[in-house]
Amino acid sequence: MNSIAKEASISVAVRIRPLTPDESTLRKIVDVVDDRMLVFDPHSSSSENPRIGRHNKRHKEHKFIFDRLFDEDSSQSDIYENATKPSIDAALQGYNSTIFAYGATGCGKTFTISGTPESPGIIFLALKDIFDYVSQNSNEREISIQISYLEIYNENIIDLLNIETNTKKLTLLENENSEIIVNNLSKYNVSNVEDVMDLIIRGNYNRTVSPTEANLTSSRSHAVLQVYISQSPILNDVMENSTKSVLSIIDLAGSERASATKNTGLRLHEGANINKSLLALGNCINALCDNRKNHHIPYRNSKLTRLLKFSLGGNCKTVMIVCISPSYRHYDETLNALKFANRAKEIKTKVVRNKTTVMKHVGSYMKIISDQKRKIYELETLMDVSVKREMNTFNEQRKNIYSQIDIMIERIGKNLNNYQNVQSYQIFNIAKRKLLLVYLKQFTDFSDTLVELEDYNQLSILKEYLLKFINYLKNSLLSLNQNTKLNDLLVEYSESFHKRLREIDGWSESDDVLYLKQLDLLKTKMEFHIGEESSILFDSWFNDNNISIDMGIMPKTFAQYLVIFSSLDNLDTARVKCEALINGLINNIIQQMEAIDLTNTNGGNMKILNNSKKRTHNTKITENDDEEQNSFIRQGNRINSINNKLMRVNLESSKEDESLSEIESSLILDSNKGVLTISKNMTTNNYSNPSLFLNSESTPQKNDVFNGDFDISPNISKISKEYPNRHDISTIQEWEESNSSIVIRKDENNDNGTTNENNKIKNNDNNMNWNIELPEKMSPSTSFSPTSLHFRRSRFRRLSNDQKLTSKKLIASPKITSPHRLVGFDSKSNNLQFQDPIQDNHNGNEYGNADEFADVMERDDVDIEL
Ligand SMILES: Nc1ncnc2c1ncn2[C@@H]1O[C@H](COP(=O)(O)OP(=O)(O)OP(=O)(O)O)[C@@H](O)[C@H]1O
Repeated sequence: MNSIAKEASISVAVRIRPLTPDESTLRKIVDVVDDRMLVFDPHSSSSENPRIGRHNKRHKEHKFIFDRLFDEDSSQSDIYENATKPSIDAALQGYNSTIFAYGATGCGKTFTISGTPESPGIIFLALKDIFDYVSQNSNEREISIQISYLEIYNENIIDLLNIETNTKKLTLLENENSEIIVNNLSKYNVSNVEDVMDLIIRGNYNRTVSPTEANLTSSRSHAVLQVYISQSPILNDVMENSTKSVLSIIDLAGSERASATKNTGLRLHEGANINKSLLALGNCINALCDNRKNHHIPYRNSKLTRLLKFSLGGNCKTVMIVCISPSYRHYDETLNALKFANRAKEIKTKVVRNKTTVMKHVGSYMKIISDQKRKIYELETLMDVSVKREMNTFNEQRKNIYSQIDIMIERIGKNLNNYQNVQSYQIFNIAKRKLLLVYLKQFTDFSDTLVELEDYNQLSILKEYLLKFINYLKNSLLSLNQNTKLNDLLVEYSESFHKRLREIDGWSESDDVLYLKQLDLLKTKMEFHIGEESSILFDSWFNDNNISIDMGIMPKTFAQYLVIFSSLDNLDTARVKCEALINGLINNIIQQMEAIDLTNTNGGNMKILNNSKKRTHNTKITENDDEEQNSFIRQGNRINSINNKLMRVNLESSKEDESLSEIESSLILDSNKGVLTISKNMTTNNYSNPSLFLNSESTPQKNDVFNGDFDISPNISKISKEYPNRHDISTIQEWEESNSSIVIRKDENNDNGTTNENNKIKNNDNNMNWNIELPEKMSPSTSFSPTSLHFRRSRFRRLSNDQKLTSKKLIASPKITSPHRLVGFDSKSNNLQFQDPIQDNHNGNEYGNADEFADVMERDDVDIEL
């Protein structure tokens, strides 16, 4: 024990309670001079308050000076703050402290110590401060607060918090640390004022209280509340002292004489015992005031003095609050109490802070170490938990990021797959490019062969014609510029998804890298797919007998025939034959390319199917064999019919797979009035007659304005069932436009080979045409979707104003499998013409000849993108 003892005095405060109503007529016997001095029975008071009754004694003025004096108007907090607070602070600093209230019955001891719910006393106010201190210091110190509550009644100790405990077991002991211990007394851990007050109420309920004449709820016992405060530093500074202290708050029983309370029997016995312990208290105080050394202090004369041994004469800061009544009725008790208090002032105590140092208490040191270890373990566990939590969060974040990247990449892939036509376009372009190169090579070689035949003047026109065609092939090649649309789409999607990904919690720069790598992978996969598909497509074309074998063989045989023809006597005949041969050949190529452009199947499976019987090529050349010559001409015609066969096959395949007919095409027309003509074959049995439908909630009427979708369907009943809002408009004679709508007219003027009344459509045999006419003042946002069996979700859009007003732009998807293929563009009527190629009756006549076709193809205003 580190004992730096300080000498201190018992602090004595006197509190005067207010007069009670029944005392109002009695003389006041105390006069408060200031906050320390009191005059008992002052002379001046005798005239104002005449003596009455038997208390007619001659008064004598006494002056007392105390550490603090509180008059009738003093509040509970005045007492607490000024008389007792220093003792509480001392207890929190490790000093034992005792506060006790002394005084005659009914003078305010219980009021001062316990108070009332409205006006709580020292116990409540002290404990509140203690717990405030605990919460303010809990980071640095481990502070535990326990309480016990006992009473000494008739020299017996009663555990007020455990009334069952046999009083005989509650014995007083003094331990080696000079502390008074009550054996078997229950102690309760408390963590807030409410806990304490609950226990106090419980204890007070058990208190021995009986009415006396002086006080209806007179306390017949001494009540002792003890607060055990132990504190140790939390932090590793083990050299810092731990402290233990006890704060005792004692409500003594009334100090009146036994006679004053008119008690008899039990009450008298109580009074005797009360007075015995109070007498003993007085004797102890007297002895303590005696300056003689080593004289005996009779603590052992009563339980109360034994309990208060160190509060009075030892290691304790002690405050005595003497409660007095100002009324003449308590003349003697008040005088005695004041004299008692005055003596107590003289008592000197030796106050020692109860600190425990490491050096002296190795056991405590070990405890500190184990406490610290426990704390470290707890902290480590806590850290572990938080690190684990962090790790989990991190892992979750990573998992989320990776899966989000995967999802986004997959979505980009899916989105790009939605642009089948763009992909197909690229696939198709590459294959077509290769094919064109092959043709070019073939024809250039062939043209070179002709050089050898230069002597034959009559062939010069043909050669010129051939060169013109080679030129056409070259131009076609040039127009097949690299398509970057897929790449543009990829960039567009990847940027917008990247932006979204960056908003994910935990996204870092390394994730950017990962994402971009994944994108590269996706791009490579796509490029590989496109390359592979275009190779397959090219192979299918190249290996197709109808195309490549003929193309590969023709130039050679053709040259040989030219030689034969040129050697004929009749040059005119030779020229006609040569012309027919070349014409047939070029027409074939053009038509094949046309067929490729408009009839390849969807996506990566773009194979030109051929159901035609395998043809055998007759390459045997016999001079003057008309049959042979005719066979070449027939061969030309036969090749002409390839398209039709291809078309038929495609039609069949589209019937097998409904999705094949779900194709997209976009028709973009400028604001100039134009007509889209969709030809309808009335004769073929391969599919039902297409009909025109409107998508409209209400049935369209004549002169209705329509801005919505419309379809041309092969199967009315099926479509009607599936799409109840589609209306067959074929019965509507004329569906007039307003300025901002579309005019759809049923063309009934179906005479073969004639034009309709608007001169806009060139009709063919067996065809019935629908005109879809754009109004003059179509707004830029006006759009509608004509859909045929094979052209679904087509769109008309107006071009921007700076584009040629007379131009029309057709963008057809390479996925088109329609037998309705673009067959021409009528520049006079501004018509785009679609024709069913199943009919064999046009044989390319739509174009007239390659020149005308080339003319059409090379027009700026007809742009066919495939
Ligand atoms: N300062 C005060 N202000 C107002 N009322 C008071 C004051 N002091 C005491 N009283 C009232 O006087 C009455 C008696 O007080 P209290 O019970 O505290 O006396 P006591 O000294 O504890 O008596 P006992 O020794 O018999 O227990 C109570 O009704 C109490 O409310």
